[in-house]
Amino acid sequence: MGAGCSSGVCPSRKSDKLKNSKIIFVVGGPGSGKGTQCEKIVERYGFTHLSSGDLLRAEVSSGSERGKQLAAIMEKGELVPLDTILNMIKEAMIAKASTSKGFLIDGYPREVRQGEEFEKKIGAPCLLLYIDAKAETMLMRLIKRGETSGRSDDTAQTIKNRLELYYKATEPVIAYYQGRGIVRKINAEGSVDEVFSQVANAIESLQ
Ligand SMILES: Nc1ncnc2c1ncn2[C@@H]1O[C@H](COP(=O)(O)OP(=O)(O)OP(=O)(O)O)[C@@H](O)[C@H]1O
Ligand SMILES: Nc1nc2c(ncn2[C@@H]2O[C@H](COP(=O)(O)O)[C@@H](O)[C@H]2O)c(=O)[nH]1
Ligand SMILES: [Mg+2]
Repeated sequence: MGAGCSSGVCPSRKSDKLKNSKIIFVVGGPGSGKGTQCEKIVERYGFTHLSSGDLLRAEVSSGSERGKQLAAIMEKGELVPLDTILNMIKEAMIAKASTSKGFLIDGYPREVRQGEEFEKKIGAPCLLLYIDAKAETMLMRLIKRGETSGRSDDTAQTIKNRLELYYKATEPVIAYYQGRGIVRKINAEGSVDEVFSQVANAIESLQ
């Protein structure tokens, strides 16, 4: 175990446990349907679904001091510190590595440097599913979800902040990976099943 790796997960070094893992990034705006599609992918293909947002919400729910700091950032729709979310994802991947058929990384990266750091410390994705929906569709879906989700970021103002951040910071991620030819753009305007049919085609093109 290297210096400063008290938790057994060394943030700065690639883990041998992850070196052969199949990694799929699932990227799209807030409310585009990333989580919904990931659940259907898990059901059909058995991959391991890791949502960066869900990992962060679990930390918030734990009541930890770090969770309190994260909550303040998330309810404004801002991005949390890169190392925080990257280490959380890495730890979660290592914990599942021995039994996983592959990882769906849902909602990460949100900016190009996050992708670069992920590849330095974990590995490269083989596919990026770009879940593409119109802003008004995402807004409508999140307002509706907010009626029951209890999520502090499903409010009109925070949704607006998240959409602005998505177009500013996350859309460049798509262009970055398009250069590698691993992006499959999914039209997320239709029904859940219509969207999933495109997702399934993209995944089966890997096999
Ligand atoms: N194709 C679809 N048609 C209609 N509603 C959808 C569709 N996909 C997802 N939804 C609904 O839209 C809301 C947002 O979906 P989901 O939580 O999957 O989005 P997300 O991209 O993970 O959002 P976030 O980034 O905020 O976590 C949910 O209430 C979900 O039921
Ligand atoms: N800096 C980053 N912040 C992230 C990332 N993924 C999530 N978040 C924060 O959590 C909320 C909710 O995320 P969601 O995927 O459930 O919508 C988001 O608004 C950010 O505050 C990430 O990869 N990097
Ligand atoms: Mg989600």
